[in-house]
This record gives sequence, structure tokens and C-alpha cells, in this order.
Amino acid sequence: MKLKIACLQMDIAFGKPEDNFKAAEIMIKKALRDKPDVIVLPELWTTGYDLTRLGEIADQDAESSLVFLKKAAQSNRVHMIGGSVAKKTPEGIYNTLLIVDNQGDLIHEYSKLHLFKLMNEHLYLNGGTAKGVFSLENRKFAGMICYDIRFPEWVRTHTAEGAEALFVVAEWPLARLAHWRALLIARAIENQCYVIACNRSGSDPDNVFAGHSMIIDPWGVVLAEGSETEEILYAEIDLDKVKEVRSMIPIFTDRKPDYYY
Ligand SMILES: O=C(O)CCC(=O)C(=O)O
Repeated sequence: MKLKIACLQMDIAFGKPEDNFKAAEIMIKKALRDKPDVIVLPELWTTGYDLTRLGEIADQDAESSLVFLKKAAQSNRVHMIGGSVAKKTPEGIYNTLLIVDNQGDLIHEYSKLHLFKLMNEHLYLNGGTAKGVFSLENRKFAGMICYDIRFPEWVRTHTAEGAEALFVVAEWPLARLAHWRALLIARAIENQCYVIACNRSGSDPDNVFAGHSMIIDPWGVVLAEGSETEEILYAEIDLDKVKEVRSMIPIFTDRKPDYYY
């Protein structure tokens, strides 16, 4: 099964959800010219990392974000990997990835499990507890958020459950661009899956972000890679290639989970 992907490598306005909704709408319209099956947005695309103001600007129950994503999905018949948004709930605020299918239905939510202390996430956000596996068109995928890619065992938990492509949404700083590239390529090779990684571009008061969104095939070949500035990244993925690579080097049947964590 082939899917055309468009990653929106947005430059996010710090703490300005209204501006970011408008900017995303413009980018989605532009991306639709290529008739993608799936559109991907980056991490915290409505607020950026304006953590100290999340009490005011986080989206109550992710309602406004869902209205926006459902409309985009349904009116254009496109699956939306709706980046992550700051979701306000009675228990606290979560960094939550929203997956809306091309009928406009919310099919999965994944809240970031590993909070990134270097950017103070643990002081303002709650960590999720559920997995990121979801199905679209009868195939399994997984969603991850930024720092999650440093935990290969978390990614493996998802691919061992059948995920054939991993969507990574991020606000990854330029200072660690080399890690971003190496980790994403490694996750694709070791899990023999597609990795579709959508990072933001631009900067905020504390960080310059890397851009360099990447679409990588199950052999580790980089199909598309962004620059450091705002742009839309396109590539077509063929999920049948996952089966091909997994039957050539059958790591999922050769692994010995009784012997390691
Ligand atoms: O792991 C890293 O170096 C970056 C992680 C990050 O920026 C995040 O999770 O928001």
C-alpha cells in the first residue's frame, strides 16, 4: 500500500495559537496541491514551548485543535497526524498527538511519555501512560513525540505490536541535529520500518530549532530531508517494502526478548 506524505515543517509563533492556526491552514492548502494521503504537523504546533503560559493558552480538552483537524481531514479526505498540542484536562496539561482519519474521526491520541527535563517539560506537563499504536486503512502505525526517539525500547514496543511506520513529531533543537538524524535513521533500520519525522523550524526565546524533517525507508535510506527553514516535505512510502525488508533479515523472529530489557 502506497501513501503520499506531506510534512509541514512549520515555524511556530511562540505562545500564539491563533497565528499558528492561520499559518497551519495556509500550509495545509499548499500541501494539498500535491494530493497527499497524510499530512503531518510538528510538536506543540499551536503554542510552541511557551510552557509558563500554558495555563492560559493550552487547548481545553484539545477541542479547538480537534475542530480544526477534523475539518481539514474531512473536507480534503486526508489523514491528519495532527502534531501534538498542549491539551488541558482536569488532571493537568499533556503534550498530546492527535490522529484524525480522512473521514474526520479522531482515531487515536498519544500523550508524550518521556518528558524532556532539559526544556523543563516535567515542571509544566503530565506524562502520558498509553501507547501510540493506531490503525489507518487496516495497517498499523505508531506515533512518538520528540525525546521519545531516544528510547529504542519504547519504539520497539510499538513495532513488535505490528507498527510498520513511525510518525515522529518534534521541536528538536539545532544544537543536537546530529543526534536527531542518527537516532531517526537508527530507529528505521533497527525496526525495519518507515520513519516520518516532522520537526519545526525557526526559533523561540530559548532555542533555535533544527528543521531537517526526514522521511526514511525501512532500509535506512533517506527519501526526503528538509532544510533548516520553513517548508513542506513530500515523499511517497510503500508499506509493502516493510514486509520485504523484514523477510530478508528477520529480526522480529530472530530476537530473544527473554535475554534483554
Ligand atoms: O532529546 C533531545 O535532544 C531533544 C528532545 C526535545 O527537544 C523534546 O523532547 O522536546
